[in-house]
Amino acid sequence: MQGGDVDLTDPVLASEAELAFEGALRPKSLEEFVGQTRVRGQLQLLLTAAMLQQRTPDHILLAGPPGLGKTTLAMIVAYEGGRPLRMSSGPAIQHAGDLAAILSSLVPGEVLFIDEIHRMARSAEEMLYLAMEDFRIDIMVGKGAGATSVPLDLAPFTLVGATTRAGLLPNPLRDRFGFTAHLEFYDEAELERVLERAASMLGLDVDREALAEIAGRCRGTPRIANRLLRRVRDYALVHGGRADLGAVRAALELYDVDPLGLDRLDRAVMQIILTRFGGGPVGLNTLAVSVGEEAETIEAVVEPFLVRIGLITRTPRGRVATPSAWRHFGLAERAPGAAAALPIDDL
Ligand SMILES: Nc1ncnc2c1ncn2[C@@H]1O[C@H](COP(=O)(O)OP(=O)(O)OP(=O)(O)O)[C@@H](O)[C@H]1O
Repeated sequence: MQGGDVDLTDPVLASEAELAFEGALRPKSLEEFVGQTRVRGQLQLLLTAAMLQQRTPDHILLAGPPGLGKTTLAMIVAYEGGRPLRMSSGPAIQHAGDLAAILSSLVPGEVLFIDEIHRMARSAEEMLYLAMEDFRIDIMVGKGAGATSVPLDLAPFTLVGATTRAGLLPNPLRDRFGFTAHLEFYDEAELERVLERAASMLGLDVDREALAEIAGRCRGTPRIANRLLRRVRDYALVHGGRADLGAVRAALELYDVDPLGLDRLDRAVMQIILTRFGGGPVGLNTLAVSVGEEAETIEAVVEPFLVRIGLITRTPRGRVATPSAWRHFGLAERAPGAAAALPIDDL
């Protein structure tokens, strides 16, 4: 890849500097939060109703691909209600005791954000059921025959869970959220507004066509839009020019961002489907093994975007490339049935 190993379109990976930059650009209120109109309206209602009734808002589950604003919305839930916020993540909660320590130290009305909640330990998940429903947990004291369970009352809190894989959450956990928001990829007009806001916060003078070009090449994802904007700013700075369309095109070419904004993994998946499997169908596990990635990443990060931009479709027999995919990669489409008969190992 050109531009070293930097993959600007990877919606998950972020360096320390990028995390700090993201933090600075995060909208602090629902009003500042661009797009996701439906979810914003639903959240606004839920928060206002809770405020009028002077109670903690219901638990909220935010589902969707990385970089679409789940962490930002969790912070907004806390800011809008003037509530303290505690942040944790599924992988950090590997024992029920980890969760008990967090829950027992929450102050009344606190918002507890658990990112990647689908990766929490099963024993902790079970503790969470009771905590969410009754603001209570049972703590086991002692071992063996003498073990007893001691109930512990918790301060009322609002859990905000985020997941890229809502389908992996057990039903009893999913059912305990009062509201589930499914975040969608952003359209280009919304991304232009995200970029406009970021450019003005950075004090950067960018042409409208330049913003439109970035908006069309950022995988429908605000995190990537802001990251590309930063590289364009660098390009303009180093070359002593304006952040115009020319600078955007040159910077994105340097960092190997293609006209659709596909990243390294998107392209690897497409190449496998098109060239090794003659356009598909290809099962999920075969794809994952072929590109050396976890099936979960392919399903939660890569596939939703490729489906959304019409490069693949999901069929009962596996993933199939569309005519646009053949065109985008400059390949001649194979006639139906021309592909070798391939084992469909999974779907
Ligand atoms: N609707 C939005 N309006 C403006 N900026 C946004 C919006 N959504 C996200 N962003 C920007 O994108 C960055 C990434 O958002 P955020 O961290 O909330 O995504 P996420 O869905 O939590 O990602 P992950 O699943 O990887 O944790 C934020 O720093 C923020 O600046």
